[in-house]
Amino acid sequence: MSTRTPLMAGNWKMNLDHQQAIQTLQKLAWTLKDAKHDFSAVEVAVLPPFTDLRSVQTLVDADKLEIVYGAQDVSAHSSGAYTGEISPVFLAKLGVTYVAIGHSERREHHNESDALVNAKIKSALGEGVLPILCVGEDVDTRRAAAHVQHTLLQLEGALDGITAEQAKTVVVAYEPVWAIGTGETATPEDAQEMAEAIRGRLAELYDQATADAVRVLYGGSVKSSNVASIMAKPDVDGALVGGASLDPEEFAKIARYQSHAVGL
Ligand SMILES: O=C(CO)COP(=O)(O)O
Repeated sequence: MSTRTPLMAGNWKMNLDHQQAIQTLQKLAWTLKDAKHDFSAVEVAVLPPFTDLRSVQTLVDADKLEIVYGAQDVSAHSSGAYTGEISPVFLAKLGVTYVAIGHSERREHHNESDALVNAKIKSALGEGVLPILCVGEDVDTRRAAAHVQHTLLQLEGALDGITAEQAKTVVVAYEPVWAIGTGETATPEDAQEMAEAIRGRLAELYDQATADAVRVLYGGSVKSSNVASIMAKPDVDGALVGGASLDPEEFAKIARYQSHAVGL
């Protein structure tokens, strides 16, 4: 039995302004409270846009919510002449727990390299913000059956120079690009194949204890109707949810996958 606490993280991407963020988060919190959600059994996080974070912090603090929150990106630098960038120091000050790093949309639209992803991971860890490292292949790589090799290379590049103690705190999210926002979900077997390969490579890079500690999430068209079968796989420890996390009732159902899996 795994001792890893499952994590359901909602990546809002560039959706919901700070007022909408408050409404969405309140509704999510009420829905989970009504369902008596046990946050120690399944951790729930939201990753809103930067401009929402202060409002989210205020609500979480005022209502003592157990939902945690994170950012969608971070600068590789901690201060200086980097117009438009956001320092990990600022995120830590806002009570941010997680930060997504190397999302495929940033790799694609902002040309983020494995070296930059690596620098951002170090930057976040330096301020105690936990990276959700995103890796995964595009459709051509999958068709060429090079998806495992490709994804493990991204993993190794991102973790270059990271110690075992640091690596234990990193969350890895496997998000095949062809399954993001397409409605096409990888099968539970696809998710397990990659999660197992990621854990295997972590054991080679570090040791088994480190590999056993790291949570590996699946992302790509996760919904309440498919989450339970993905979560049934032994190496999958949660989901990084895009579109479905914008609907608080649907996202609460995803976080509560254990109850609807047994028909409650
Ligand atoms: O990119 C994703 C989460 O980071 C997945 O997005 P969708 O759930 O909308 O496919």
